[in-house]
Amino acid sequence: MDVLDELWNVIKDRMANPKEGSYTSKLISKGKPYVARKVGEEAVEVIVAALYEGKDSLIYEAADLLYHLMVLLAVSGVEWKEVLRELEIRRGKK
Ligand SMILES: N=c1c2ncn([C@@H]3O[C@H](COP(=O)(O)OP(=O)(O)OP(=O)(O)O)[C@@H](O)[C@H]3O)c2ncn1[C@@H]1O[C@H](COP(=O)(O)O)[C@@H](O)[C@H]1O
Repeated sequence: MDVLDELWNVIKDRMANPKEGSYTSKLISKGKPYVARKVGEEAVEVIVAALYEGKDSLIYEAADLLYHLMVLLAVSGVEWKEVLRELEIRRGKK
């Protein structure tokens, strides 16, 4: 299992079993609009890092964006494997 699959499982577990002190549980409890806004903020931070900061900053911000995007997918009822399937379909088109 790769790190994204493991992260997905943790996010789904935090949804099913909210945990005290968990950032993911706190994020989920704030609702989809809040999570969506966080994705937007993290995307902007990725853009700023790519254009004005170094590679290390871009890696850090990209990880933040991926994490928040996965939480948004989870609270929207989308399964990670459905996103992977869409990518597989696109690969098959080329
Ligand atoms: N990958 C992540 C991850 N990436 C980023 N973050 C958190 O995302 C937040 C982003 O920082 P910001 O400054 O934007 O947000 P903030 O000011 O802390 O919080 P807000 O009030 O703005 O929401 C930080 O608090 C990070 O700790 C993450 N928190 C958790 N994970 C993964 O989720 C797992 C479970 O974590 P918990 O849910 O905390 O147990 C961890 O083991 C990690 O694998």
